[in-house]
Amino acid sequence: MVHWRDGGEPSGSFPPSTLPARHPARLPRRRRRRPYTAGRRRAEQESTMPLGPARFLLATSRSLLRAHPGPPLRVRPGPGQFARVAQTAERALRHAGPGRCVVGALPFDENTPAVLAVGRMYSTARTTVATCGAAPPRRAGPSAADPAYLAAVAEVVRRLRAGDARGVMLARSLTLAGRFDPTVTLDRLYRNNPGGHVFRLDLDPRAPGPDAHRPGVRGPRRILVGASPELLLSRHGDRLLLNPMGGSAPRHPDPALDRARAAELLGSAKERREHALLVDELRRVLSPLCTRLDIPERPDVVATARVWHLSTRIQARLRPPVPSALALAALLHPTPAVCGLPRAAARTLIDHLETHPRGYYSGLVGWMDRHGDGRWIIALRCAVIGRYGIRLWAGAGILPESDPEAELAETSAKFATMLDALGPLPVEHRLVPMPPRHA
Ligand SMILES: C=C(O[C@H]1C=CC=C(C(=O)O)[C@@H]1O)C(=O)O
Repeated sequence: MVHWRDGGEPSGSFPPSTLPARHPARLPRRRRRRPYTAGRRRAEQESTMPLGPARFLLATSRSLLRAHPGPPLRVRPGPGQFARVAQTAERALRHAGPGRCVVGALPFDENTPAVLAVGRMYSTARTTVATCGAAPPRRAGPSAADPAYLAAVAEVVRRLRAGDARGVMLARSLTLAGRFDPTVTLDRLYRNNPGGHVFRLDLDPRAPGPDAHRPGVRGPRRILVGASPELLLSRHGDRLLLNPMGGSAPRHPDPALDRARAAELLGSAKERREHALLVDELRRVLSPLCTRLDIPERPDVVATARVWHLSTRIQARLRPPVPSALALAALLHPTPAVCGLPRAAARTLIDHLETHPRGYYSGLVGWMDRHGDGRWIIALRCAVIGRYGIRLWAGAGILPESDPEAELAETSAKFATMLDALGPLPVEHRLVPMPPRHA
């Protein structure tokens, strides 16, 4: 079955004839000069930016969560970090007042420190969203050839055929030099991806911010922004929801060809196998923890603005004692969608063949409250905005039958989510693969 991702209701405007006689929209406009102050400029800017600046933000078409994180929670990086994060968060929340949550990001790799803090969270229901399901824009994705990525995929394929692992998610990265405004970027991400989980997290919690209206100059130094299609998990009491995605195809600007790509994806034995590896692994880990586990037999195909994905909605009832959202995330992360199978073998290949550290890309972004409820998104289609540039990541699940050129095209389509949000790139922006870290 083909689904468009849910977009909610488009915002409505009423024709003046339907308004009451004394409605402000009917009254003659009084001309009054107001001084153009910095406050007014900021208010105008914010009214055209649905999200606005915040140190932590997670938005979908239906809800917007912002938090003002307090001092960072320190957790020792290294093996076992994710389990320690869950314990530390649970302990911190035991003494926290109502409305407080732990918010932040877990990295892909346990040797990179998690960025977490207890903060007061503000939640708003949202109804204003663009319609969803239009054909993707015609702008091309990055055309930069990436011979290093092609060679790495070919090597993974060789290793998989030799039986070293069953599947590996291999990522590539791009850097762009220049100054980028995180608030504007986030706003575009939100407008372009009404079905996505749009997020922002300041990775340097002590830096001045947010934004200071001079992006990259006085604002925080490193800001993670993205629009991920993939929900790792959402826990509410003993109810659990997961939405794993694996198996993808770039969208096409021509509607007929675009639909054909979706159908082809759904019918592809290779993509279905990639998806099954992911879902079977989640079933294996979750089964002992659940009294009920509903996993549809077949995946759906869902659309983001740039990519088609195979997607499964998993619903479960957790067995008491119910683990907290972060304890569950620590068990499941990294899933085969971002690492591979078996996990340890895939990690070895990733460490060996990826030319750049992933940092928080393919990690988790989310929150947990003092009841252990929470929502953790996989940090995909994302970038880190720094003072003088931006770094983007995208990856693809590799199987023994993978074609390197097709995987490269898939990652280019995934990059386009972020590149579209950066707007037209001036010529001085260099689009370059990152320098090798093993050089
Ligand atoms: C690794 C990424 O996507 C994952 C999520 C959905 C589908 C994927 C795939 O088909 O390979 C990836 O596993 C990425 O966006 O960088």
